[in-house]
This record gives sequence, C-alpha cells and structure tokens, in this order.
Amino acid sequence: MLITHTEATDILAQQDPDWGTETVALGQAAGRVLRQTLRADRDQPPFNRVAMDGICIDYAAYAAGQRFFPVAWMQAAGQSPRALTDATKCIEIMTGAALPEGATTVIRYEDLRAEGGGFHLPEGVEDGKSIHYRGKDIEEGAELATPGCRIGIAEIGMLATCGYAEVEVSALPRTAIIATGNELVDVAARPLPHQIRMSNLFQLREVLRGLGIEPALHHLPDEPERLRESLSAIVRNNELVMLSGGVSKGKLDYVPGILQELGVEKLFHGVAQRPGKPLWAGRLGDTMVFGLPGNPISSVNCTLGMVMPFLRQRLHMTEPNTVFAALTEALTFKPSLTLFQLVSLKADPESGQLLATPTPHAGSGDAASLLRSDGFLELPAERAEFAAGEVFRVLRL
Ligand SMILES: Nc1nc2c(c(=O)[nH]1)N[C@H]1C(S)=C(S)[C@@H](COP(=O)(O)OP(=O)(O)OC[C@H]3O[C@@H](n4cnc5c(N)ncnc54)[C@H](O)[C@@H]3O)O[C@H]1N2
Ligand code: MOO
Repeated sequence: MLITHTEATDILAQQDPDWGTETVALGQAAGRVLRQTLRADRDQPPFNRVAMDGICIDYAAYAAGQRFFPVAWMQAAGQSPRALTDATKCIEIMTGAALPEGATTVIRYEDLRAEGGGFHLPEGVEDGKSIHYRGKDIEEGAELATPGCRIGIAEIGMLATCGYAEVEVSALPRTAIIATGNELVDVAARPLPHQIRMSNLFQLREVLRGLGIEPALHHLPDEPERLRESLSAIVRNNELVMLSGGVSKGKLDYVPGILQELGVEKLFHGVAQRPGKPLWAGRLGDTMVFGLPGNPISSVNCTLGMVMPFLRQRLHMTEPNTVFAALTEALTFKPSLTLFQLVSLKADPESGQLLATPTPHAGSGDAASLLRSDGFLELPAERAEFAAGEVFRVLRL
C-alpha cells in the first residue's frame, strides 16, 4: 500500500532516535550543527580600534589652529597603548592598534605631509575619524548564534573570536551504506557484459557528506543467508543504515523481509512518488534503516527528499533548506504520484528568479541525466497539469 510523500515525511518526523551531542575541536566544527549558545566573551571590538595607518592627535589642538604635529612615538597593533599627555604632539599609529587615551582622531598617511620629525595636517580634519569604537559591533554577553545553527564560515570566525577552542555539536550517526545486487562489481573492476559498477554507494556517500556524515561502504549479494548474517551485524553496529536495491517486487528482492526478520520495525514500504516508489523505511531502537530503490536516480532522490530532511531534523538543524524555482515550460503528469522532475536551473538575469527547465531523460536508471541537471522540482501528486511560470520547491543536487 502506497502512502503519500507527505505521510511518509510525517512518519519520519515522528521518529526520535537519540544520537546525542559531542564536543569537537574548533577545526573540526565546520559543517556541524551547533548545540550550545555562542556568546560574546568581550565587546567587539574589545578596544577603540584604529582603522587606518597614520597618526592620532587630540583634536582640541587642531581645533585651536595647530597644523604641524611632532611625533612623540610610534605605536603598533599589539602594543599596550601609552596615553597622549602632550596635546601638541602626535603618535604614529597602525591599523589594529588600541587608540591611546588622550587621542581623539586618526589621520591617515595619505592625507599628511611628513617633514623633519613630524607631520603637516591638511584643512578639514574631523574629530573621531578612522576609529572603530569599542562595543560598536557586539556587546559582551550578546547571543551570537543559537543551538541548531549550521556552523559555516561566519560562525567559525566568531567562535574563534570568542575563544571557543572546542564546540558542542550534534553527534553524527554511525552510518553504513550497502549496495545489494549480484550484478554489481567494484569500481576498479572490469565488468562482464551483464554486470555494472556499484556507483550508488559513492553517489549516496557524497550526499551524506554534506552533513559531515562519513559512512562505511559495503556490498552484499542477493543471497538471503549472507544478507541476514551481514545485515544483522551492520544494523546493530550503526545508527543509520542505507541500502540500495532489493526493495521492489523481484524474486531476489529480499531486503524488506530480512530486515523485518532481524527485528527492524517497518515504518512504511512504498511511497506515491516518482522516482522512488519502492522506498522502505524502518527502525530498530536508535537505528534508522532506509531501503532505497536501486535505480540510481531513485536512490539519490529518496536520499535528498526523504533521508536528508529527516537527518537535518534529527541533528536539530533549525535552518530551513528550501529553494524554489519557476518552470520554464508546461508539463503534464497524470499519475497520482508526487513527481520529482529532474531540472536544470539558471537564474533569470533580470528578476534573479531561479528558472527550472525539465531535463529529458530515459527514466530513473538514466544516471547520466544527472550530469545535465541541478536538482529535482517537486510537483504535487494532486495535480496533472503544471503551467510555465509556476513556482515549486527544488531539491538541489
Ligand atoms: N514488478 C515491478 N517491478 C518493479 C517495480 C514495481 O513496482 N513492480 N518498481 C520499479 C522501480 S520504480 C524501481 S526504482 C526498481 C527498484 O528496484 P530495487 O530497489 O529492487 O532495485 P534493484 O532491482 O536491485 O535494482 C534496480 C536497478 O538499479 C541498479 N542498481 C542497483 N544497485 C545499484 C548500485 N549500487 N549502483 C548502480 N546501480 C545499481 C540495478 O542494477 C537495476 O538496474 O524496481 C522496478 N521494478
Ligand atoms: O520509482 Mo523507480 O524509483 O522510478 O525507478
């Protein structure tokens, strides 16, 4: 019995295997999901930061008419600032230095004329220039990022700025991907005419790597005994198991039966979608098992459309991952299935809107058509006609 794509998504959303959190070094944190609040440990900038190389003066002296300022000393970034007590002098000061007490404005070298041991200043100098004042960007204690945020370039920078040498993140599930099928041979092998290379393993691994998950790869033949024995160990030693192939109606499609024999509770088998109709999902304790249809486009689509949203939720990711695009041509699809239409994407140069053009392909076994595609446009099952210009969600490849 087929269930709808929405029903399948809802069933998965109710699953709550607990994969916990872990503490990782900052250098390992990129791409992971933050599970603590990132707070500013100091004001930012932490001191009145000089923003240009030049000199600093007490503006009062300039306002009183002084135009030549002898240099008292030079201060670089990293030096503890010494107060400017003699307002008739200037301090040569470098970008990144802390503005000395007594100095109120900075004039950059390009606007100065050096002579002897000092500098002539132009007309029009203003007070308070080229100073990045303490606390202007962030106040000490401010909340900069909250749990659930994906750690990207910006977060890495602020974590480092605020002294987080270690970060608490969502732990990743121990994961196995298993290719099933007697027709499959290793990538390095020379296949016989009736054999193919097990490409799905590598494709699916790349999708999961998007979340930092590094799965172990396996190949099992369509032999019940071997499948039972190996799957029993793999299911017990992993928290996420993804199989490709062996879930349809064939005489050698043993996967669903054996998983259930092993105590994996079936959540659903068969989703009203194309591609990916034979998708199987089950659970044993904190282990989630997905039986993906073997056709390469189906297994990729099921991973992008079903497994990844589930994983993002289980890893407590709060950021939505939604892209929308407009169809460039009308399309008819009569079956009551959610159609994941392969499309190529380009932005409209005037509006900037993403435009989706259907990729011609020969069905879900035509893996090469992915080369000409950028994603799947999700067209709802309740409709048969889709007009040019209509906007739908895209699963990006
Ligand atoms: N009588 C029916 N037959 C089929 C149905 C159906 O509803 N009734 N559904 C079709 C659909 S849709 C799909 S999708 C496939 C899914 O079948 P399986 O999940 O059982 O997959 P296999 O039969 O093992 O393989 C399908 C196809 O994909 C190739 N494959 C498998 N694994 C890999 C891999 N790791 N790398 C590359 N290619 C792989 C395999 O050689 C087959 O060509 O069932 C239809 N049949
Ligand atoms: O649904 Mo199958 O996944 O089209 O080839």
